[in-house]
Amino acid sequence: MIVKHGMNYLTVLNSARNHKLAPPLAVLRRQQFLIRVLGVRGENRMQGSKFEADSDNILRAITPVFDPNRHKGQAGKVAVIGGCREYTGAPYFAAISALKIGADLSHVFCTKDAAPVIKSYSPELIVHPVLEESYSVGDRDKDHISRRVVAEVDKWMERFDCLVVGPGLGRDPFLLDCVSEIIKQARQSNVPIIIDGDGLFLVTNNLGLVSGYPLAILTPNVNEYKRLVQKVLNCEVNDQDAHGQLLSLAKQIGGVTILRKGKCDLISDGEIVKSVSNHGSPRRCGGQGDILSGSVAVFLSWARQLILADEGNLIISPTNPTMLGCIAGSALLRKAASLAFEDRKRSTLTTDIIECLGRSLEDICPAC
Ligand SMILES: NC(=O)C1=CN([C@@H]2O[C@H](COP(=O)(O)OP(=O)(O)OC[C@H]3O[C@@H](n4cnc5c(N)ncnc54)[C@H](O)[C@@H]3O)[C@@H](O)[C@H]2O)[C@@H](O)CC1
Ligand SMILES: Nc1ncnc2c1ncn2[C@@H]1O[C@H](COP(=O)(O)OP(=O)(O)OP(=O)(O)O)[C@@H](O)[C@H]1O
Ligand SMILES: [Mg+2]
Repeated sequence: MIVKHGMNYLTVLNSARNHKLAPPLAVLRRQQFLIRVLGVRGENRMQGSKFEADSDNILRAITPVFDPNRHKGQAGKVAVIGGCREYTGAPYFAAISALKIGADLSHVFCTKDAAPVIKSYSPELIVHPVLEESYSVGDRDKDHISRRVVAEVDKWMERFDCLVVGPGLGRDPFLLDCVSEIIKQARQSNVPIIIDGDGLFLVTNNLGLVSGYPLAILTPNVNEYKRLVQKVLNCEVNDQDAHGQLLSLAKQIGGVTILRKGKCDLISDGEIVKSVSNHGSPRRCGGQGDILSGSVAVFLSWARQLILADEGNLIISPTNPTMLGCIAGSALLRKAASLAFEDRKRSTLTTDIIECLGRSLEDICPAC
């Protein structure tokens, strides 16, 4: 059987069924591949829909132009809270992505074990070995160590344009208690917070940490979204009404912004829903969500700066900086993943995608 471009899923299937002679294994596998490809293309209805965000124009509008009068720090200072014994890659991916996109300074607050490892990946990152896990803290010391950890992060807090909480954080109960206090301090200082990875595990079990904070963004993957829906809406994920369910979830958590990651990224602040479905990569290697959280941090900072400076004269839509940050971060990550895949195919890794971030932004929004 010859599969021609334009044949739909059913035609291909029926034609395969009607074939009298069993095709050899290689032909079968090729047919299955084409069915999958045609199927995916057919399903990609979101692109071009009224929900699709105008991501290229948003990227152009919020990315700052270079200005010789600007000083270090004005293009963004972000901090990642994450990195423990198990995970050192995730906080590195988030923090380095922020720099590669154009932030001036990127900090990582992690455990003592993770710090030398993260530092050795890159001299560009400012790494603070301040977090503690239960195994290194005696019961009697917990109170004062917790106060010390929170104070160490808090003394930097005012300097940050955005915090990313959770990539590679782990689930140690003592460490998560300290991070809860850090989230409360960030809220008091009005610092935007992106909650990802194990930060979502923490927040899903303590919704009060983010509830009602409009500068909070949650970036759940498929598992994290399922747990959030079960906890908040007390039901299962409903893909028939994905937009409606996301909208109610964001509304129910008091107007936080949620970026639901998947084949197409869906974003809602409880008022509107937008989708980003530009072509990404079929590779699902770990770490792409970490790039996303670091990217969203930078674009959110830029959008917020622009909105504060423009005093409401912004002509892009939506106008909520958290929505703009999510749309820009998602569109850029997907474009970078697509470029990396063109080049590396099956061997595409997260580090390859990070290397494509700069080129992807340059294609849409040239530096000069
Ligand atoms: N190179 C790295 O260092 C990477 C680290 N990552 C980090 O890995 C951590 C986990 O992220 P995933 O995306 O894998 O998270 P998921 O929640 O998607 O899955 C984690 C695993 O934990 C299991 N799990 C689910 N609920 C659980 C619960 N209540 N208690 C214990 N285990 C549970 C799941 O079955 C799954 O096997 C995050 O901190 C994330 O940032 C990832 O970002 C991938 C890359
Ligand atoms: N099926 C898919 N097709 C295309 N892109 C996808 C698909 N699933 C996820 N993505 C993209 O990959 C990005 C990361 O999503 P993913 O679900 O892998 O996050 P994650 O599990 O948190 O990643 P990490 O391994 O970093 O923790 C999302 O922004 C999304 O655009
Ligand atoms: Mg993740």
